Amino acid sequence: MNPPSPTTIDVALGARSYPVWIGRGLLGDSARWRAMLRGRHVLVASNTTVAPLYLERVARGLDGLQWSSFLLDDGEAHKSFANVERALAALAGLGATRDACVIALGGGVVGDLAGFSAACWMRGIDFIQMPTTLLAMVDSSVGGKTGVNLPAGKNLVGAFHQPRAVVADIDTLATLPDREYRAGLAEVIKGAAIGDEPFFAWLEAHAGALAARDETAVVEAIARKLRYKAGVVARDETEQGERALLNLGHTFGHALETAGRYTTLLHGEGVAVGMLLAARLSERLGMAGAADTARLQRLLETTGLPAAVPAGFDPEQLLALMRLDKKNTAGTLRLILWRGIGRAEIVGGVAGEEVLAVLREAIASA
Ligand SMILES: NC(=O)c1ccc[n+]([C@@H]2O[C@H](COP(=O)([O-])OP(=O)(O)OC[C@H]3O[C@@H](n4cnc5c(N)ncnc54)[C@H](O)[C@@H]3O)[C@@H](O)[C@H]2O)c1
Ligand SMILES: O=C(O)C(=O)C[C@@H](O)[C@H](O)[C@H](O)COP(=O)(O)O
Ligand SMILES: [Zn+2]
Repeated sequence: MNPPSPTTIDVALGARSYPVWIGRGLLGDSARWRAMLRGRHVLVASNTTVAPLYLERVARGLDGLQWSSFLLDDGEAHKSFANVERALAALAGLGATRDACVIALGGGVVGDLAGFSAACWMRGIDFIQMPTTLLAMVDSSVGGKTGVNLPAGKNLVGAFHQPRAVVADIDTLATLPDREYRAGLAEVIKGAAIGDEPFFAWLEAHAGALAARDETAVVEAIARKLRYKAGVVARDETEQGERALLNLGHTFGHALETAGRYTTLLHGEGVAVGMLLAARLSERLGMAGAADTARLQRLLETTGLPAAVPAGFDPEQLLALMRLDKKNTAGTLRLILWRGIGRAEIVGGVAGEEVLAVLREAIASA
């Protein structure tokens, strides 16, 4: 029997356009994704948690090819330069030629590192994203931002390198822990908060169904978020303008992740708290009203996401980390703020004192 047709979204980038397939049984539907392979060499990058669960399903589709696997230890701390070098050594060990393909099977950590390794090997080979977390399905697998962290900060090294296809098999979500699932919802809420108020209202109405992982609601949430993101990426692939909006909550969030040494907050949790801090800063600067902040806070809390800065953070250290964010220009802070739900804006020249005031208030009430 043929597997059911997946929901398909196209990322329109001319000759580099690619499909995102969302549905059940897609890892096993190798006829679909194998058509994307150009050569005979495949490196499947994954991690020590995901590989025992799902590598076999992918491996069945690689019959007759020369392939090997490369496994990261689990966790954000392993999204490192040292591991890119190990991935490149694995490609060398495979004898990978320019028509080789890297398959990223896992969450955003695997996807970002595997994509960056593909961008580096022989100055760029194909890669296919097979996201297995909700966060990777709704965000990191699409758009071509690849890279790794440095001790100095998140994602400071990387490349824009688009995948050939994205295979989002929602069956894999069955084993995803609840905390990770909720972290993925933060990036869904982010998309709505930036530029789609009707979607935000839909999320408010379907928060219960999403918490219960109702399949119809989950697929609709993934597809709506991705249609929005794919549109932004198609208009501004390399973040010369509009794409920076997708960073709502990230200047604060990345600083919180880094300061917490990647053990306090998951990426999606940092984004949740960061969006709320951005909303409060918007209020402080007279851009938005308190009612929108309250609505965002309610949705985050209903979804089970953190809406407060955990204890123990230092505002000055967070501001110092925020000063190394890639959106900044010539010594000035550039943040994504909003005028209300669905109306995010890029704001340059934000005074450090204003940011500190918001951070101090949030940390004092922690
Ligand atoms: N490139 C982008 O545009 C982009 C966008 C958003 C986030 N990111 C990056 O993505 C990363 C976060 O991604 P993430 O939230 O997927 O984290 P992750 O990759 O660390 O995965 C989360 C956890 O879930 C486990 N896991 C993955 N799939 C599973 C499954 N099906 N069943 C059971 N366990 C599973 C992983 O082993 C890990 O422990 C961050 O590094 C962030 O910076 C990148
Ligand atoms: O796709 C984008 O553009 C994003 O900003 C998506 C973010 O959710 C994601 O976390 C991304 O990795 C952040 O990138 P960075 O440019 O802030 O490093
Ligand atoms: Zn993000």
